[in-house]
Amino acid sequence: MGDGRLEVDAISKRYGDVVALRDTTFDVRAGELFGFVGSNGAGKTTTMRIALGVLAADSGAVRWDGSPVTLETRRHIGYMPEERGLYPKMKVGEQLVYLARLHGLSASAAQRSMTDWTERLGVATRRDDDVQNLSLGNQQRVQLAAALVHNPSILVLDEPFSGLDPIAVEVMSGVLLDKAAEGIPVVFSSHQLDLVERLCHRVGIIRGGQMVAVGTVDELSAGGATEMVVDAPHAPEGWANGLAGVTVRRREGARTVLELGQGADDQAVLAAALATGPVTEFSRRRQSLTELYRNVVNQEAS
Ligand SMILES: Nc1ncnc2c1ncn2[C@@H]1O[C@H](COP(=O)(O)OP(=O)(O)OP(=O)(O)O)[C@@H](O)[C@H]1O
Repeated sequence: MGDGRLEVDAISKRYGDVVALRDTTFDVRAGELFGFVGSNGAGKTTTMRIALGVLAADSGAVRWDGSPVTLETRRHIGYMPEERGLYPKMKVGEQLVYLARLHGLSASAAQRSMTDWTERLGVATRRDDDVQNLSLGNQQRVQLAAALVHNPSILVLDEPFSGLDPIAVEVMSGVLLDKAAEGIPVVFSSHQLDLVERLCHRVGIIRGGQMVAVGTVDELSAGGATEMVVDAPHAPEGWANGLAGVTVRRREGARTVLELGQGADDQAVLAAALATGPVTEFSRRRQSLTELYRNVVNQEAS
């Protein structure tokens, strides 16, 4: 209670015969950047809409700071919808000031916040342009400004990185990390798993409307297979064959990537590598989020 967390507690949602969400549960802690990943149609947008309160769940609850999300709480949420929601024929600056005022900022505070965010997000020179005349990437920067302009206490962003150029990705990443560092919960969905892995404190993987994994990438990869990378430049093909519990996964140039199963002895692997000559690298490799994700999706297929 009173810890600033956003809690999604066992929410379920059907659209007619389609079960979009089944008992989906996770929380986003204050000060945390949480990445929400899953296949197309897995239920990310539905979850975010319910968290925001624009869509009602059939069952379950969404709480912020220990209390149910209400109309009043919604004023404190910065939301970036997937379908985007700007008025195409309104000027960027006017629109942001209008949105900030809608969320309760005074005229001068709204003006100041609009000025700050358009500068920070690199669209200050476009303040007097109609939104429809901006490139898609710049429209997205303005959309982020719209989510931030009222100093939200929670950020919920649906695919904020899609279609952004590399510089805009860096700007967006910096802003999200800063907002989390200020102590608010920040959740965003994305299909860019390397970016999610790099940025997020924790991730949630949703599959078929159910949250199937939640945690840090380290935690999620803990139960998986251990991979070892060995760089032994003079080692002949097949040098690791026959080592107990060891499977050769692939060669990457002079490196060999091994999977160590139950009972495998990493020191025996090192000794075998040294027997071929010098060893310039011998390291464990954690599973990446992309590999974890692939495993989860493959489980679905099988
Ligand atoms: N308004 C709607 N009416 C009927 N079915 C819907 C509606 N909105 C979503 N669905 C269905 O609910 C499921 C979850 O959709 P949702 O948009 O939440 O997925 P998503 O994870 O955001 O997908 P994507 O990565 O493609 O954006 C899908 O099967 C989708 O077809």
